[in-house]
Amino acid sequence: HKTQVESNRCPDAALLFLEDIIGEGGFGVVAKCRNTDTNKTVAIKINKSEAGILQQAVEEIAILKRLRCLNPDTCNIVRWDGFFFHKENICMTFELLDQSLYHYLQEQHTRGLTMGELKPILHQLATALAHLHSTETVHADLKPVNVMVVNRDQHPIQVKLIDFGLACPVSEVKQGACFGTVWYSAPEMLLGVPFKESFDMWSLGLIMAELILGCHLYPGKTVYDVLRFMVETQGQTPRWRFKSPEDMYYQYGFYASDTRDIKLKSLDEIEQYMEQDVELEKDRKMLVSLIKSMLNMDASKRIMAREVLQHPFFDPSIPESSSANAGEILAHTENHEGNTSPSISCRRQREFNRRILHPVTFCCGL
Ligand SMILES: Nc1ncnc2c1ncn2[C@@H]1O[C@H](COP(=O)(O)OP(=O)(O)OP(=O)(O)O)[C@@H](O)[C@H]1O
Repeated sequence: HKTQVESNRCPDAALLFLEDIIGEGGFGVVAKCRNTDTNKTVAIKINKSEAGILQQAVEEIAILKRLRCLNPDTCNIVRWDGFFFHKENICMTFELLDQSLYHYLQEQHTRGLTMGELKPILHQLATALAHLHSTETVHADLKPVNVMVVNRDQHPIQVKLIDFGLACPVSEVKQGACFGTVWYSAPEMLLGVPFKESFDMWSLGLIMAELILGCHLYPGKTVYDVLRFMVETQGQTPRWRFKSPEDMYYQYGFYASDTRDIKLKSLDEIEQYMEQDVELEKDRKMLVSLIKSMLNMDASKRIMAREVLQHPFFDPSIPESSSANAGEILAHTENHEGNTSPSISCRRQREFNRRILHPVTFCCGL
C-alpha cells in the first residue's frame, strides 16, 4: 500500500508524544499528539491498516491535496499538514481543534443556539462550502460532528469543516452512489438520483434547523422513515407519491417508526423555536427563509453557498422589504442546474425505491 501514495512529509514518529485519544470510529482513531521538538499539539488521524480503510485514506489525501489551494483560516476548513506512515498505518496530521458542533450544542443550557451564534456559524459554513464547491468538490458528509469549533471560549465562535473521507470531485459522482449519514442525506441521494454540490446545501439546512431546535429534524431509523419525515414536514413533491406507513405495512409487513423529538408540520414552524425578541423578528424570518431555500426538495432549485453569503441576512444595511424571501432572490440569479445515525446500505437501493414510491412515479426521479 505504501506505493499507492507518496508521503510528502514524514516526521520522525518518535518526536510525537501521544497525549490523548480524541476521536474514534470504524476508520481508526484521532489522537492528540505533542511534537516534542516544537512543543506544538496536533490532531493525528491514524487509519487502520485494513484494505478498504487504506483505500479511503488514500482518497481522502487526494481530496486534501486538491484543497491545498484554499486558505484554511479564511475558508473555514481544517488545516492539513500532510501525512506519514507509522508501521502499516497512514497517519494524517491536522491542526488541533476544540470540540465538535454536536458536542458544543449538547453543552448549551438553552435548547438551541442564539441568533448571535447562528448567524456567524451559518456565514462560516457557507464560506467553507462556497470555497469547497468552487473547486468542484462535494463534501457529502456534512453534519454537526464533522464541524469543529476552533475554541469554545471565543466569541463569536469560529467553526471549521473536517472529515473529507467521503468528499469527491463532482465529476466523479456516480448515479445511485449512496453513503454517509442518512439523517443528513438529501432526498436525491436517498432515491439513488445523481447528486452534486447542492447535496451539501441540504445538509447545511438540516444543521441550521438542528442548531435552532436542539434536536435532529429528520432522525429516521430507516431511509423510508427519513423520507417520510421530509414529506410530512415539507409536503409531497409533484413528481412522486410516497407510500403511507399503512401501505408499507399491508404490502410488505414493514413497520414505520417515529423517532422525532419535535414534529413540524411545516418548516415555517422553526421560527417558533428561536428567541422571540421583537427586534429579532426580521432575522428570524430571513433565517427560516434561508433554511427553506437550502431544504428545497428539488436539488436544482436549492440555494447555493455563494448565494447564502450574498443574502440580506448578512447585510444589516438592506431594508426589511428587500429581504423578504430567499426564493424571490433566487428567481433573479442564475439557474442552478444542475453521532451515530444509521448509514445507508446501497445494495438494496433500487429495490427499496420500488417499495416506497409508486412505480410509475419512481421512473421520473426527482
Ligand atoms: N483536527 C481535529 N481536532 C480535534 N479533533 C478532531 C480533529 N479531527 C477529527 N477530530 C475528532 O475525531 C473524530 C473523527 O474524525 P473524522 O470525522 O475525521 O473521522 P471519520 O473517519 O470520518 O469519523 P466518522 O466515522 O465519525 O465520520 C471527529 O468527530 C472529532 O471528534
